Amino acid sequence: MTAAIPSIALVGNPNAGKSSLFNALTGARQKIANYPGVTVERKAGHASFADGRPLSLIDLPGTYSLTPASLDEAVTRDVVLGRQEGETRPDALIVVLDAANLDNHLSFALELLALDLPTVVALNMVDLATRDGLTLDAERLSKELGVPVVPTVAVRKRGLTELLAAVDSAIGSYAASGATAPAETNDVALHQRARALARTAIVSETPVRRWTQRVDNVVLHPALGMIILLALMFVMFQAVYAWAGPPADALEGLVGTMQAWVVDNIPQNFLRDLVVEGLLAGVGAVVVFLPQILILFLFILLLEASGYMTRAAFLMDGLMGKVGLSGRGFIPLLSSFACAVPGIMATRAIPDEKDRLTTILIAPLMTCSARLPVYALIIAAFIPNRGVGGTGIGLQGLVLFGLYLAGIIGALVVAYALRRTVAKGAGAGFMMEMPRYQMPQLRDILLGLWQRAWIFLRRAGTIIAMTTVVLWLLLTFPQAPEGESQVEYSVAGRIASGLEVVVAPIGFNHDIALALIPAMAAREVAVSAMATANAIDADGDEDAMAESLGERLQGKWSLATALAFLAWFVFAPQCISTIAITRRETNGWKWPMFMVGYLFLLAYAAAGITYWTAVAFGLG
Ligand SMILES: Nc1nc2c(ncn2[C@@H]2O[C@H](COP(=O)(O)OP(=O)(O)OP(=O)(O)O)[C@@H](O)[C@H]2O)c(=O)[nH]1
Ligand SMILES: [Mg+2]
Repeated sequence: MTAAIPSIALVGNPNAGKSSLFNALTGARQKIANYPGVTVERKAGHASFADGRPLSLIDLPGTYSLTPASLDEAVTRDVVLGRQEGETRPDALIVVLDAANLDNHLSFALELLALDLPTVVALNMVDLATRDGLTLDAERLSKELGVPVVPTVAVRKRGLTELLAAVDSAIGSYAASGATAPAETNDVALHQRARALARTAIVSETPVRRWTQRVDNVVLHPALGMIILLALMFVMFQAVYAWAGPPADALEGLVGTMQAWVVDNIPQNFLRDLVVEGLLAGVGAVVVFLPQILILFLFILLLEASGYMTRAAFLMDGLMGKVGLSGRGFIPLLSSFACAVPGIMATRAIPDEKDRLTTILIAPLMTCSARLPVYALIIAAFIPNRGVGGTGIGLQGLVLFGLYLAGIIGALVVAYALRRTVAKGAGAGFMMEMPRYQMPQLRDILLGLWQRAWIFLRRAGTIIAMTTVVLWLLLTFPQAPEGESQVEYSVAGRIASGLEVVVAPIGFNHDIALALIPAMAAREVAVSAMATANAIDADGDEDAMAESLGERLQGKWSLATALAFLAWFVFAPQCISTIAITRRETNGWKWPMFMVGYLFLLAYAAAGITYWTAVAFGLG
């Protein structure tokens, strides 16, 4: 068989650098086709030994073991065993290992070595290992494995000549032992051997790397890592409630003092009402949520700066792949927790069009920080501030966590549906380089918090204030005759009464109907709108003025209505900026309209189901 051109297969774990080696060795001399009957790509190419004799190379898909869990893996196994239709068994294997990830990659290498084919190990990515403070002894590893081990840096074409020379001599000196099938292997034993081997191969390792590796083993574990991620999110939402109390009360007090000062010092006129009922009541009701927003971002900034966020992305990659999204969507979706607008802009990093479209369409389901004031208001008013079953876990934080989670789960379900219908296509994984763990710098965190605070306050001072003023005007005119409710009699009130007919079936009242349309300008406006309407309602009534917005809503709404309103806002049709950016990024009105439509239907259904269920449980 060696009379013909020897055929050599590149095998190894995903992301070991097989394709990079393949490209470096073959250059442009490659041919891409499919394996017969399956959609798995077959990449083959030509290269030559130092003396000019040709060889043919096959680049196989990344695999964790010879026990196939996917089509890719089945093809890899069949090729190396010589069972793949239309493919002769390779004359030799190049097993590609990521030097920085030896214990994981050696397990598969051990399985491949049991195959009894001439084999050479490419110890790839030694540059990254060196950077991370890891020194390896290729000689010692070679002795332990019984095959040549050649250090390589595929992307810099380093070690290629040595690799081919080793392959050449491995084929030449090879004497078959007669074994044809892989030795029966026990997973645990295999992994233990791989770890022992990795330890022998490591000459020195900086303590930082050893420590990082240990933390990563836990944090990136598919089950344990997911539990840690959920636990961190959980603690974050608990903190939003546990810590925000005093500063939020102080802000609320400040707004109240300002209102009282204006009322006491300026005679009643149109402008004074505008300031007290519109600006101070409306915008003030939103500004009091600043502490909660800052606590949320404090966590996000800490997780980012410490190097954890990339790990979270890595963990989510698998889950996202299952619903047909690529891991590249993680960062855009994560930024959508701040605001969907930058999130949607960040989707430009996703190369596949359909994949990108899906990510854009689900970005509004990530709970943006503008929704936090709405959630926080309703939760504070309707969810009792107590622990759950004596565990010390706050019920309010738990509900907030649940709302964020509902958005995420909704997004995954919608993505799954879209990828099978209007945005058909397969998911693709991606490679991430893990940053080092770091102690977050106080300065960076403070700067980040300051930026978030500034963005929030600027919104409050511009779009939220403007919308609130317009709404105040629409709520003030025409003047209601004595004995009639000003809010209901006004222009805005009449529009709300019309809308109420549509939303009454899902438990929404006049307050909510009034808030829904202006909230399209910015979601926080739902809060300022209700605050303004209540301030106008309370006009002159000292007791009513003294009550907080939450207390007023408590007296007027049923729990079922409050819950339905929360459910609505998980899916709520987006703000105008989101629609505009979607139009720009998708070049037309088709997708933004689709997005508004599907989110509206989801929100309506979610609110309705929540309401009817709550009523059935006697909470109406
Ligand atoms: N620094 C460094 N990066 C490398 C090296 N080899 C590969 N890479 C990078 O590692 C990533 C994965 O390389 P690929 O060649 O696609 O890995 P693969 O083994 O073909 O991966 P799958 O086909 O998914 O199994 C790419 O981003 C490469 O640029 C190396 O020696 N050094
Ligand atoms: Mg590849």
